[in-house]
Amino acid sequence: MTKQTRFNIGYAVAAIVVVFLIQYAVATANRIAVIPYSEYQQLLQQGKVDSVGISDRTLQGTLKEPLSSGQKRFVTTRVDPQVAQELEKYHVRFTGQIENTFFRDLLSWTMPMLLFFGVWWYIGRRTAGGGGLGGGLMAIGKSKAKIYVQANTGVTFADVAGVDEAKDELHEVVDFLKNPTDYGRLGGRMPKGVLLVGPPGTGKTLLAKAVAGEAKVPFFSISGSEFVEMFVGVGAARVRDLFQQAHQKAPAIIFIDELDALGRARGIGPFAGGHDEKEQTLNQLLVELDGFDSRTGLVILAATNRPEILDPALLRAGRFDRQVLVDRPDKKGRIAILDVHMKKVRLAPDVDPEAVAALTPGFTGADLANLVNEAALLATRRKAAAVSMHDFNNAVLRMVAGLEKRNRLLNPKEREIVANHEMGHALVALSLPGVDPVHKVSIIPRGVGALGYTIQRPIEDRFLMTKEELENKMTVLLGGRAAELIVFNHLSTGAADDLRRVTDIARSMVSRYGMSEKLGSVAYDRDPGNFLAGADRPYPMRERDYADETAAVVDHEVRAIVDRAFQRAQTILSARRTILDRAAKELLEKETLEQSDLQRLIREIPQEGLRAV
Ligand SMILES: Nc1ncnc2c1ncn2[C@@H]1O[C@H](COP(=O)(O)OP(=O)(O)OP(=O)(O)O)[C@@H](O)[C@H]1O
Ligand SMILES: [Zn+2]
Repeated sequence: MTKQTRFNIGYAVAAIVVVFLIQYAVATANRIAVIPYSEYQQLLQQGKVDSVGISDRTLQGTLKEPLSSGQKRFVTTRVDPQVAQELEKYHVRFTGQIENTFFRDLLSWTMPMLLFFGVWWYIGRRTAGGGGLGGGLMAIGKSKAKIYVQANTGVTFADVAGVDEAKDELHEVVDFLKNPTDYGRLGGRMPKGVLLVGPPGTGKTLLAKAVAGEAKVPFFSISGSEFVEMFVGVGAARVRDLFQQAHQKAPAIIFIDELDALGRARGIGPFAGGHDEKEQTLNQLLVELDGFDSRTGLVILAATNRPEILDPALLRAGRFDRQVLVDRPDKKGRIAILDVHMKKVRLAPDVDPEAVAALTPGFTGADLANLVNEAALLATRRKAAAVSMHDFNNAVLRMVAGLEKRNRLLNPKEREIVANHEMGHALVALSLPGVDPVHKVSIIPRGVGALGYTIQRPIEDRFLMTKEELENKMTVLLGGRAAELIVFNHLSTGAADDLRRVTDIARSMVSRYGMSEKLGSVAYDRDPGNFLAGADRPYPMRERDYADETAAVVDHEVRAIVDRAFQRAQTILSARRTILDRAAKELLEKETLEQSDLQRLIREIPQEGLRAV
């Protein structure tokens, strides 16, 4: 049985004892002698008993003369069921008596009820924490147990480090919450829903709390997985409840963690039975999102690490239409995060945050917080006065094994390849006219599968692209692979996605845009598609309606276009080999390079025979 029921039985026993003691006290006060049955029998045999009242469990009577203790009345426990016959035998007058069974009746009624509620409460409490299956047992309708409210989170932006871009974007939300009624006056668009996107442990929850802490508003939080209920309608009720509670405390922040658990695109997922419930919950969330006036000062923050599976309805204007990227920190970011957490432990003078950051590429904020903890534990174990660099080194060794298993860390050789690959993209982009400028290069893994990334920001919206621009785009995409080939003289699997995109563009050029001389201005692929967007998308699977010989020529032309672009990328990179090496080294060191870093690198090194391109 559960601890809770044992508890209740304990209470019941105590209650019975108390009732008995009260009866005893009352009896004494009334000058009734409480005597053992044997003594009663003796008195009976001696003929001293005058009259007796019989009830289920006791015999109460009067004596012909007082006991030595002075009482004339007595009570004893009824032991013998044949009392009456016995009484008759000794010629004692007797009557049946209605015992006052009030306490006993009360107990016999309340005990099972107490037990029942005890067990119910206990189960309810246990499942409330675990979510999932039985979570709604107690929570049907009202769900206060599951909504966590903090009047003041006590977290500020100073506690969140290494995510400066995200902080900048959230400053606006803080400003808004500080003065919601005035905010819209000057035409500022009021934030309503903000989606924090990033891998686990990068500080999304912490950021949300910091927004609440900075604005000094209450923080309501709930996890998407907790909405998923067994009973239809419970999740929806919970959403309604959450918004209702938050409204009463507005301005306030509602934080929904794991939004993907709830907001998964409808019609996906193996549990067909759960659809109704999930859909209802999601619909309710959409209703609530649309239904409030942002002037009240309610802001919904949500976190997810899989934005791509979210129901598009959630991302529409007026809902979660702002996305804030919370990425894994680069080296500079890690130093800042380590500074935050190292403040909490006593450090030996030899500890250098920069050296620790250099040892921990790929670590998230949560990993780094763990690392500081682990190092402190190691120091405690060796009874040291302070945490030293030695402890940090050991802690890194312990953690890296675990993290590598989770497939998130690259080994040094892989990092070098990724650094050269990404610099290859960036450098080709910097060298070609009319290509979108490079905004940022990074070797921090992002999303699923990407080991590094190069971000190009278009200067203007484009609706048309020329043949030359498409060729340049392909050349940039092949720059990664070309760099790998030039620097390491081997190929790796890291370029698979680049190759797919290049092939798509080349195939579209040949079969849709009529850009191949051999095949002329014929649209072999008659799917009109979406003109430019299609260039980046997987080639649509459709039936071919031209001759086999034509198909062979198409394939041949595609191949020729890709080869030419690859050749070009190689030429550019070979010509700028010195910059490539220098930049890759710097990227490896800093993990991210901004536009300004890249421009400096290019300026520092004289243009080597660029005319060749
Ligand atoms: N950028 C950061 N600066 C300082 N500490 C951080 C940072 N990121 C994470 N941490 C530490 O890691 C802990 C866990 O982070 P948090 O729960 O906010 O991550 P999360 O992104 O919400 O992860 P999940 O998606 O798994 O919920 C924080 O309480 C904090 O101690
Ligand atoms: Zn690439």
